[in-house]
Formats: sequence, structure tokens, C-alpha cells
Amino acid sequence: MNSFSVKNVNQIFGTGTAKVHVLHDVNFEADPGSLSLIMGPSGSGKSTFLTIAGGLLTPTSGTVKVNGISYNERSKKERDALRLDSIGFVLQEYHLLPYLTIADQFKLVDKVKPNGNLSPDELDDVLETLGIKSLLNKYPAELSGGQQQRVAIARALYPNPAIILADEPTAALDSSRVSVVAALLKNLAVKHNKAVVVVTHDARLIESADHLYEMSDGYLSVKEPVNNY
Ligand SMILES: Nc1ncnc2c1ncn2[C@@H]1O[C@H](COP(=O)(O)OP(=O)(O)OP(=O)(O)O)[C@@H](O)[C@H]1O
Repeated sequence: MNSFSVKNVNQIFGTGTAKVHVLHDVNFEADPGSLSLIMGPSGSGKSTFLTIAGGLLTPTSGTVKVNGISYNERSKKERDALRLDSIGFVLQEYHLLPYLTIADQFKLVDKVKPNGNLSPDELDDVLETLGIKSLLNKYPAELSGGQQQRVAIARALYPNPAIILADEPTAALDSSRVSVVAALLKNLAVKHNKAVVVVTHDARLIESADHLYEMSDGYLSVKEPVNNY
């Protein structure tokens, strides 16, 4: 069971006159089998939240727990292992390596984490679903932004993580691709029992969400899943 909880998290960047209080007492929980959507305007703190949630940034105060254990209680090595084994990031920058073909981006994952990744057939299904199977021999620079985004999603799913944290995973996609990605994320939550957390501006994802939250000026609140956007 890979449940995930954020308690009383505050994030302050800078000091003195440059001080910005970006997250205010944020509380959040996600359980396996659910897709949580966090919406909010640009600059409201969504990416900062996701970075803290994934243990890439230690908050000014508050705790983040995965399976009941706080990141603070783990050594750096344990945190790195947890991220590698349990958390799949889909970040705004795609972080594809420019000198590797798309196929080799996946082989690189095998080198870092040799076990527990999707089987070749499972990866094939994901690539097929995302419509990127024909791109395996290309380099990132030969792909459109939307294609790179879909490769980045497939690469995040390849290690078969229990928790998926996605930052604007549909920003570069047209409507038909948005539906495909939304269905894929929903399927991962419901059929594969993963905890999926997506931060986005994209109101087209609302209908797939089990839980809807709003981030506003660094305050996170629960929103009823109604089409207020
Ligand atoms: N390292 C940093 N140092 C100082 N301020 C920062 C830092 N990172 C983020 N901020 C500020 O924190 C606020 C929230 O930024 P964040 O990127 O979390 O917002 P967001 O809701 O994800 O926005 P967007 O949707 O545009 O990505 C912004 O005012 C931003 O300028």
C-alpha cells in the first residue's frame, strides 16, 4: 500500500524583502486507486507542491510521508531509492536526453533500475496507447513538443511506480491526445491501483478526477468535482 500524505507544509523562498511565502499549511492525502487533480492559476504554487511531494525539495516546515514514513526520517540514499522504486515524475520539462534515441531513453532506465520495470509487452501497450511506437528510433530533437511530452509520460510509467506525480502532463497536447492521456492516467489509478496526482491548468482533465483540489495563492482546498472551470 503506497499511500501518500502531506501535513502542514509551508514553503518560503528567499529572505528579507525577497521573501516569498509560496505554500501555506498545505495538507493533502492520496491513496492507491485514485486520481487527484490539483488546479490553480500560474504562480499559485502547484509545481512547488509537487516538487516537495516527490521529495525533490525539503519544505521550510511540515512533513511528507510515503507509506507512513516521512522523507525526513530517511537517509538521502533511502530517499533516492524510494523515488526510483515508487515515484514516477512527469515534469514540465521533459528531461529527455538529447543524444539518446527514444528506445535508448528506456534502456537507460534499465541500467539505473534493472528490475521491476514494465515487461516489453506492457511497454509496447503504453507506447501504442500514446501513439509513439513509431518514434523509437528518433532523437528528441526530431519530435514535436506533444510527442516529447508523451515519451516523457511513457518513461515515467516504465519503472512501474506506485505513485505518479505529474506536472501539466497535457500542456503540449491537442484535445484527442488529452483524452488518451487522461484515460491512461485514470486506468493506472483504477486498474493498476496507483496513486496518481496531477497538477494542471487543464480543465479537460476534470472529468477523469476522483478528487479535485484548488491551489490559490499557496492555499490548497478541496473542490467539489463540478465544472466550475
Ligand atoms: N526557487 C524559487 N525561488 C524563489 N521563488 C520561487 C522559486 N520557485 C518558485 N518560486 C515562486 O513561487 C511561486 C509559485 O511557483 P510555482 O512554480 O510553484 O507555481 P505554479 O502554480 O506551478 O505555476 P505554473 O502553473 O506557471 O507552473 C511563484 O511566485 C514563483 O515565482
